[in-house]
Amino acid sequence: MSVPTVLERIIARKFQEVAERSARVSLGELERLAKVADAPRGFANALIEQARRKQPAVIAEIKKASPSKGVIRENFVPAEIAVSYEKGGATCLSVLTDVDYFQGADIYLQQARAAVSLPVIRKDFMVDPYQIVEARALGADCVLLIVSALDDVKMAELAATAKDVGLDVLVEVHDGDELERALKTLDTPLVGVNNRNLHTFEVSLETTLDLLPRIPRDRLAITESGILNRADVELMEINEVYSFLVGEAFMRAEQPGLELQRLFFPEQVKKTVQQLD
Ligand SMILES: O=P(O)(O)OC[C@@H](O)[C@@H](O)c1c[nH]c2ccccc12
Repeated sequence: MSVPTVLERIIARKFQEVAERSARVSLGELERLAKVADAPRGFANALIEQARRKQPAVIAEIKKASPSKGVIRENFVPAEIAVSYEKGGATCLSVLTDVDYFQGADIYLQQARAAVSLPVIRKDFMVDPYQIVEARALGADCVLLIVSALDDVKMAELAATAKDVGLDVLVEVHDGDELERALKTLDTPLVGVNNRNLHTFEVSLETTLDLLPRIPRDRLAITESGILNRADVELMEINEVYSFLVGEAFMRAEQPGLELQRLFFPEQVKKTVQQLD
């Protein structure tokens, strides 16, 4: 047996977490809560509309720490970060809810979403329909399905549950085989290409550029991870990628929303500064 990767350890822990949580709150109770939760805000539509106008459609991530980087941001107030992102021009938010590896929390999602009017994705490792219903009960508008952590049957089952409770799905791939599986198994328009390999943590923007020709035009390609500066954004835009999922670059800035504006809407930063003169 080889040494388990971080992704494998996270997934093993998720199965335990589902067992613990479902002993405390039954699936039936969660289904009741999901029905009375605030209506979904249209995560997929917001991104598609923005990208159709060839404007950057940015999913701005709220993430305190990660297994590859440790603590990324000390001053961590999710509601404040969410407001900053909304002012900076984010289209959607992503909130990490994984506790053990990302120092996230369910309540961070609720606090962030309550502070703004943007749609929010629950960023976590989904292995069981319980977590999908839980996401909607928390108020999430979308869930992430990571192909490298799921077989096709499980992937289809989780997507069907998402549809039942009114959640959009962002499917995440990292190579050609995963892309092929995602396209044949799911009909979601949102296809994320993670530039970070979740087994080795290696990051390369070439991952997106390599897979791009194989993503059909009726799906929205979203480049995820490792977008750090203007050159990275321009490289994607030249290749007609207008949708982005960005965390670390914003989280390391004192004002995350201002950094979003600097990276994606530099013209507007100049205007704001001129107005202050
Ligand atoms: O902080 P970055 O490099 O901008 O990356 C954001 C996001 O893509 C990354 O957090 C992520 C992508 N897929 C994931 C799956 C699980 C946890 C985290 C992720």
